[in-house]
Parts: sequence; C-alpha cells; structure tokens
Amino acid sequence: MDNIDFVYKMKNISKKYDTKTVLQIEDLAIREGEIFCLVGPSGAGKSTLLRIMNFIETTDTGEIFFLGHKYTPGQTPQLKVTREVTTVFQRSALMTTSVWNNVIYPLKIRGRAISSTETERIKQILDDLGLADLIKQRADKLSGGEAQRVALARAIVFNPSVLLLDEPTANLDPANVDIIEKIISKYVQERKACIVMVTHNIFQARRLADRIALMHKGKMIEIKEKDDFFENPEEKITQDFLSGRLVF
Ligand SMILES: Nc1ncnc2c1ncn2[C@@H]1O[C@H](COP(=O)(O)OP(=O)(O)OP(=O)(O)O)[C@@H](O)[C@H]1O
Repeated sequence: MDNIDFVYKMKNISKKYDTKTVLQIEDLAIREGEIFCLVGPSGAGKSTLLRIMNFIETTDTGEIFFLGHKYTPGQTPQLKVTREVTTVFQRSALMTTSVWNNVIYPLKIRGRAISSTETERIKQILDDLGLADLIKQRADKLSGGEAQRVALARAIVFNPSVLLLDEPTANLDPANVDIIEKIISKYVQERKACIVMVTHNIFQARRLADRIALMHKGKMIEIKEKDDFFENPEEKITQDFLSGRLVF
C-alpha cells in the first residue's frame, strides 16, 4: 500500500470530449485530512475533475492512485472502494420520502444495521445540520437550504474517506452557508477525511481550505497553502483571478 498519506495521486491525466481536451493535469496529490478547494473560471474543468475523482468518469490517459491502489484509463475500483467516496452536488436529488429515510438510505444499501448507537449518531448529524425537527418531513417539500443540508447529512452518514463537494452552498443564504461550512470543518476534524470542494466563492475557500488550486482551461495553474495562495500568488493568471480580471 504505497502512497497511503495521499488519498489521491494523479499522474499525467487527461480527458477529452470529442476532440476537445478539457483536462490535462501532470501531477496532483490530495492528502489525508485536508480540505482542498478548487477554484477557477467557468469551464475550467473543475466538475470534470470531481467526476473523475468519484470514478463516475474515467480518464483518457495517465494513472490515478486512490487509497494506495493504481487505476489506469478504463479501470474503475471495486464497489467497496468507490463507496469510500461520494459527491454532494449544487442541487442533489432527494427521494420523495421522509428526511430520515433519505439520510439512512446509504446505510441500507450497504446492508448496515441501524443500531441504537447508530441512530444516536445520525440524530447528532441531523441536529448539527439544524434538521432535527424535519426528520419526518417529506424531502421533496423542503426549501433549497434544507434540502442541501439533507444531501450533506446523507453523504456523511456512512463516513466516507473522501467527500467531494461541487459548489455545495451556491445560491444559499448566509445562515445555511454557515451551518454547512461548520459541518464540513467538523467532519474533516473528526473523521480525518479529505474534502475536495469546488467553489466560486473565494471567501469561502479562504474560510475553509487548507490548500487551494486554481484551474484554468483544464490545467492546474497554481496550488498553494491557503494563506500563500492569497498573499503570494506567483502566476499571472492567479493574480488576475484574485483581482477579478480573469473572466474565463
Ligand atoms: N459531457 C460533456 N460533453 C462535452 N463537453 C463537456 C461535458 N462535460 C463538460 N464538458 C466541457 O468540459 C469543459 C469543462 O467543464 P466543467 O463542467 O468541468 O467546468 P467547470 O470548471 O466545472 O465549470 P463551471 O464552474 O461553469 O461549473 C467545458 O468546456 C465543458 O463545456
């Protein structure tokens, strides 16, 4: 089991749609226990990279080491490995049943019995997310912010090693953003999981990230520890991005 301090290591990965290369990354490693924020203009390839990290899509070239095992194009890990990673999207689809049933669904499909300790743990997650009073409510009748908090609860309830977040707080009000950011930080601290988060909000990246990466036109332009990213950007593209001059 090489590379165990790294959850992902990617070498020379690329992805094309038709003839257009949308992703070309030479070297990227994501560490255990970090919040890694991906920023960059629209179309940079951020969501494509998350789909590859979730094994929803495969690369055309290169190698991905995930939890110490190597995958080449076309190879996907076994179900028990892919279940170590999950994505929360900007608008996650919920089932037309109660909040509780939605949240326990990942445990049910994994065949996990819900013991009384497990029930207490799930209730704590729901409580942290301000959902305790909505347990019996139908998930399709929730507000956008409530629905997004349920989607996050459903993702963390089965303790994944990796949580991928694709603009999880876009279009939410500050109170919902605050609740979601707090649980993201708590999850990383308690579980020592890693989180890769796409955000268009650089203030959010500044609040949450350990490291930040700027993507542009499918490439990694600059990856730095959070403070360094903001205070000492080396690349002109990063400087333009941070000053709002880089549009796409
Ligand atoms: N299924 C697809 N088929 C063809 N092209 C695609 C597909 N998915 C993404 N693309 C293209 O790949 C490029 C990268 O898209 P991606 O969604 O990864 O960017 P992004 O950085 O997440 O953008 P945004 O911030 O707007 O969500 C874009 O040019 C997009 O049009």
